[in-house]
Amino acid sequence: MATAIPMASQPPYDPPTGALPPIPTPVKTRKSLPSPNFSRLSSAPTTPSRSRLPSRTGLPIPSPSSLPTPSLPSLKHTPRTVEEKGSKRSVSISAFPQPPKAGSSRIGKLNNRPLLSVVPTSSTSETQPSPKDSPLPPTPTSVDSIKLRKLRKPTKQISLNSAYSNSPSLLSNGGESSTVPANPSREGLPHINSPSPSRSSSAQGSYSTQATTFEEDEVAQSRNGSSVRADSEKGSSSEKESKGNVIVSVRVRPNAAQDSKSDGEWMVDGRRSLVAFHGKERGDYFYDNVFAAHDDNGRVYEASAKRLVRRVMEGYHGTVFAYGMTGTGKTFSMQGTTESPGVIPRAITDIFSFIRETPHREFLLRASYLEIYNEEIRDLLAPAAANGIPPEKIKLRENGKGGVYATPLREEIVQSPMQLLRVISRGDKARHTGHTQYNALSSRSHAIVQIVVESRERATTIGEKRTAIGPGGVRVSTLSLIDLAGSERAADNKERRTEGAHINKSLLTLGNVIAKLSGSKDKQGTPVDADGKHLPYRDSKLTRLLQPALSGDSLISILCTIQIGCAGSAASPNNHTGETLNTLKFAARAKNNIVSHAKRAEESVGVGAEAKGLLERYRLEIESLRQQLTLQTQAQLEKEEEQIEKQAHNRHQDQLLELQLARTALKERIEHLNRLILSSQSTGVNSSGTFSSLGMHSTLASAYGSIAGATSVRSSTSMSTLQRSTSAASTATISQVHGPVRMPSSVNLNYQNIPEDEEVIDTDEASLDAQNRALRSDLAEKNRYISKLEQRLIQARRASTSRPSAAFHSAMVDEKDTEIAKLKLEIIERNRTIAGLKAQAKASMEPLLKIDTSNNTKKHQPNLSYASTATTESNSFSPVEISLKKSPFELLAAELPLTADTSPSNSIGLINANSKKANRKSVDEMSRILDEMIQERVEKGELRTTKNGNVRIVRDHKSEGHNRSLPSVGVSVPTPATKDTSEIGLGLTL
Ligand SMILES: Nc1ncnc2c1ncn2[C@@H]1O[C@H](COP(=O)(O)OP(=O)(O)OP(=O)(O)O)[C@@H](O)[C@H]1O
Repeated sequence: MATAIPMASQPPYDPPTGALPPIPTPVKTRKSLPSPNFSRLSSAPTTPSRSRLPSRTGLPIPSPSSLPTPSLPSLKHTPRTVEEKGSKRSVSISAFPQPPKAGSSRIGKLNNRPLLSVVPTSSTSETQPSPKDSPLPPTPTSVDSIKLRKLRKPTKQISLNSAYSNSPSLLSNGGESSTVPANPSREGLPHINSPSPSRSSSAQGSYSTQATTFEEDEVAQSRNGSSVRADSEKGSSSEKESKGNVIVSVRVRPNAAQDSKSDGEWMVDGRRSLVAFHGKERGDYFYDNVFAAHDDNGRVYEASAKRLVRRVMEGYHGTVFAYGMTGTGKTFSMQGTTESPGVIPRAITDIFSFIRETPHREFLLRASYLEIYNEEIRDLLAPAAANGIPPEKIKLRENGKGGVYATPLREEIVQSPMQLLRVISRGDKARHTGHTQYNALSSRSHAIVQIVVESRERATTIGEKRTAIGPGGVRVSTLSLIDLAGSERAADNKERRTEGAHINKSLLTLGNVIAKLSGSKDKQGTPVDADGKHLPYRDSKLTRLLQPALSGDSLISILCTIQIGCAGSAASPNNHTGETLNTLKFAARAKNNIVSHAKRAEESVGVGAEAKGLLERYRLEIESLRQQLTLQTQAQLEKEEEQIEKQAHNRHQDQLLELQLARTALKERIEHLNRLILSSQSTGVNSSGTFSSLGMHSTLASAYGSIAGATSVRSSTSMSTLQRSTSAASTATISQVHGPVRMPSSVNLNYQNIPEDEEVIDTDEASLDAQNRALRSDLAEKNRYISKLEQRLIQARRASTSRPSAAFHSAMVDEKDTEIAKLKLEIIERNRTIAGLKAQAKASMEPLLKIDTSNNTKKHQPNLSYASTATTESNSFSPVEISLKKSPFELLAAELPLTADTSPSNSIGLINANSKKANRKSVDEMSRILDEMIQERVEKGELRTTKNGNVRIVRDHKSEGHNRSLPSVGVSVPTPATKDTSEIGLGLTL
């Protein structure tokens, strides 16, 4: 993503060949200073005499002979090794400073105090401690006093400062706060009329001064008096303001060693923001801020950059750059150290503090970091740069509005101070540095950190819903924090020489541009110099990038670093006084010439691709994503509803299926019952006199009834009727039978007493067999039906387990259970019936089987009482007691009291899985007992088996007469193979 840096187009770069820009010429003696005159003040630079101009390179590269000799006194402040310096440069994130608090800034450490005469920097209510608190001596030394006394003469200083005093500016309080009055009783300076604190700097704790010397202004006044006066007379508030928008500060690096001779030539007065040189080219230099050696980074930031950073957050463009000779502390001031963070980390802190303190706006920050190394732009955040891979070449392009931007340039969106510091720290590592004669870790490139601040009025929150768009548009401002490479002399090393040449050339161009700045513009609006010529912005990439700031679109703070009186350093006075003076002159030109008309950036409301800020584009993206989300949510809801409907449909289907099953089951039951009824109805006497189906209990009862001449039993038409009839047959009817029975001679019983509408019971010997068969068949059918029902029920339960039809399901289950219970009850009843019938059959057959022709029949007339095997085994029906109180024939005739006990315990509680088995077993048991009995009789010769399997009674001649009327009983014993088919043939023949 490219960062747009608005710049006006400029003519192509040409190496400067013409005359060097004018610089202020210090007046050698103060005696020549005219009396103060406000109207004659001028901010324009004076035309220097050529003899005083620096070399053509602007920042003079001295001849090798002027280079410091190897025998330079060793620094007390020993230059650090590369590693040491590296650690200095990397600002520890953990040591990141908290937002500066009011009054936190203090004058620097005592041990860093310069050894030359220094007047402590004047204090402000915020930053300057009271003399009492100050670690510095409140008064200058006697030497200082002497020197200062010399300076008291030119009261013009006040005039100069007054020219811009009280000028509202963006970097002052701009009328927002009251000016801090000069302290008239400042110690050590009783006779000096203190410069009025400029509004531009008063709030920052320093006295703003006109960045030129009195001498220069004298000359300027003499040269351009009318124009200066005009400005003053106009009282041009815009001019004053524009001046106030540019802050120029000078910072003096602490000395490594004292050089009394050279130190004596310099005087630094922080309170008056004055640097005075009393050497050959003597002059007094006033700036907005002068930081003495003891001023720490906190103080520097507070005074020179803090307000600008705040303005950037409010929507102004801002540029802070450090300029100075190599090794004088540019990087130290911009980056600082862990213990003393510089401008960049402090600005970052303030940026995020501002965001925190501005809840009504929302912000988006993006950062880029580039360097200009040997006139090539390198992206320090590009991954390739960090890996040592040659990065993609970055070019400067102009946008339609005269802006210039570097492309392609990586920008990173940052959300926290830590993140931003990490980004910058990453760029620092990729930056070109190198060991030079004067700096162990010298910056070999100009480094520009650019922080783009987008802000917009925060959307209001209505209830819980946040409106999508805030009332205003997006405001975009840029903060450029620039650490320039230091001007230096030609180095021994070729690489360093090349680098130095590029550095010097670009710095010269910068100086040229600043020197030529006139504030004038041609017809096209392009800035031109006083002669109407285009400014040489294109002569270097640095000036091109700085063009918007230098053209006045931006607030500017220039921090010029110098080192004076330090033996053994790059700024050793013997060798670098000229360099230091040049830096001071550069600073003075910058203050005088740069005109800033910085305005708060417009809030732009772009749409779509036209959206200016990333914030707006993000907002649009958020909008579109929100819409997508809404659509997706809707789609999801619809899908869920569909699924719910589908589930409901499925449930409905299942319920229908269950209902269908239930209906089927009910139908089957009805059919079954109908079948039973039909079976019962269809049961009748066949031509051979055998039963074909159910109803034997009733028929049997009828038969008994017929035999006994008692009431007959009406055939049942339903199961209940059947049951009732069974009961009647077993208890009432049969028990009412009295008297000996004369057995008919034929197979068929006597039907004469049976009413026409009643079934006729065939009492031949096959009747019991038929009844048994029919019952077993019926039982088997019923069991099948039950298992079928159970199976379906299980299936239905499984199918409906996952569906929320619990109520229906449980109702179904209950219904089914009730049905099963009913059926089982029926089975029980049926079993009882069977048992009763079997017992009856047994009882009726027993006398026949026990006929002892040789003995008295009384011998075989025990009271027979037994419980059905089935009863004991399955407990599914009651024991049936059969008492044989009379002879079998009599019993058969009617005297057999047959009772079928139906215990109430034989109810649902008796339902169990063994019922079917038990039923079958009981029949089998009965058959087995019968078989055994028959077999016993056969063995005894009392019975004989016929060819067709029937058993006949062997008539004994002795008892023939006695038992003449006894019928022969033929029992067809079921073979194992035919057992399951219930083919128990029971024939009774007389
Ligand atoms: N105000 C200061 N207080 C203490 N030490 C300082 C100060 N200014 C600079 N130094 C030290 O001086 C040395 C050189 O400083 P620095 O690297 O910042 O200079 P520079 O102007 O950036 O040089 P170059 O242009 O070569 O990069 C460093 O070791 C730094 O710690």
